[in-house]
Amino acid sequence: MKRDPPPAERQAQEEDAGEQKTPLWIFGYGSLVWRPDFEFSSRKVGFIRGYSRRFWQGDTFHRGNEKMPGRVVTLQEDYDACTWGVAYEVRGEQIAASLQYLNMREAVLGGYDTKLVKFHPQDKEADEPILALVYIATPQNPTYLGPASEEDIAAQIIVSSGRSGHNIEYLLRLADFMRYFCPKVEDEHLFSIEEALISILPCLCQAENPSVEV
Ligand SMILES: N[C@@H](CCC(=O)N[C@@H](CS)C(=O)NCC(=O)O)C(=O)O
Repeated sequence: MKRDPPPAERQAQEEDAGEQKTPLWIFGYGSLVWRPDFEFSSRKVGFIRGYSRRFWQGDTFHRGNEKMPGRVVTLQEDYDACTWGVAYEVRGEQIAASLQYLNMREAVLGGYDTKLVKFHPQDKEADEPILALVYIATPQNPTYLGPASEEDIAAQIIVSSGRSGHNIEYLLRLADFMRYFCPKVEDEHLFSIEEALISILPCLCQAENPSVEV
């Protein structure tokens, strides 16, 4: 009778056959919550601890240009804070494809580095915390802008657009995601920028239905 191969050999065989059983999870908290643009096997809404989401990263490609950089989000270490977003599960060939795509979109074009964090699915009864990869723009990256008043951030967003679209879309889609998928979560920084933007452009009232599908 044929003997089953030992676990290591079986794992190697599965990997060779591209049937990698070990998934990779990628946590998104900005444009990735509404525009992942890579193939994934599943996704979960949830949060990471110890970070605040801040519109402190400049963007000279996707939502701005060299002369007028846009403002996109990064994560600021903040012991008591949580940042909500979406974690995407990638398996097998999806792993290399998603990392190759995100390296260009986030690292090369966006100035983001990678870090491993503990992701907490919102359905904590059903799901254990998961180790996930996250892209963070640190103050050392060349397009980092740092803190500004919510009014000044809103004014910069209003006049910025880039290859992926207007900076206003970036803000409103993120605000829509939080409003509709994390309705109980306070995000003063995000919603005060949205409020400042709407006070400058009253026509940008909240959409009737979410512009974000998760
Ligand atoms: N890393 C954050 C932020 C990602 C982000 O917004 N990055 C910009 C790069 S500067 C981007 O991908 N923009 C694409 C777009 O604006 O549609 C996330 O996980 O969502």
